[in-house]
Amino acid sequence: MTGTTGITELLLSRIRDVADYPEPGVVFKDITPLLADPAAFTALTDALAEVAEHTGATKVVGLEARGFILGAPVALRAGLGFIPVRKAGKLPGATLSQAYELEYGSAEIEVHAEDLAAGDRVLVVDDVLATGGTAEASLELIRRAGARVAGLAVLMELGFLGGRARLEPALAGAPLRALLTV
Ligand SMILES: O=P(O)(O)OC[C@H]1O[C@H](OP(=O)(O)OP(=O)(O)O)[C@H](O)[C@@H]1O
Ligand SMILES: Nc1ncnc2[nH]cnc12
Repeated sequence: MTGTTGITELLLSRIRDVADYPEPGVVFKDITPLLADPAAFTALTDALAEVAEHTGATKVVGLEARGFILGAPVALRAGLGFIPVRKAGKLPGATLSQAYELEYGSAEIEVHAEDLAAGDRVLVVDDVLATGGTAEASLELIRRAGARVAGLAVLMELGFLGGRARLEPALAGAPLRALLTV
């Protein structure tokens, strides 16, 4: 079994910094080495599934695209349904939409309105929390769908961008768990 220090070091060692991507001044946190290592990916999935269990979540929302890669196995491991929040124009049914800005641009995300309902407690899973724009938009979508936010769980928080403080009102007391903070 991997201890807390062990998993922190393992995960950190599998995330690659790419300078000036996708634009000058941004240090991109590339998780592809982590995904390619089954031991690290399993440890990450287990840790996030434990968060899902602690929050009492009934559903897991993953944020396109990297949040899908992490969120789907977490949902299965926790025995919960997985709900995709997609970039605009990709879901075929009736959707709720929310525009937002992130560290390097702006976008719009959507969820199928029928996928969330009153009584659902939703854990949002993503890889990186940067400015918090993406996560904030997803929390807004969950509330507009009538569901409750159980929490937000990310692999890595970029603390210097202030996402945690920005998300306080939207989280409304629900926990924000980051496995790593830089
Ligand atoms: O906290 P923020 O400033 O909003 O940034 C964080 C978001 O940015 C990245 O997604 P991106 O939109 O680049 O999409 P991708 O997963 O498809 O690469 C990342 O996966 C988070 O979802
Ligand atoms: N610096 C960063 N690295 C990876 N994903 C991000 N999403 C927003 N900022 C990011």
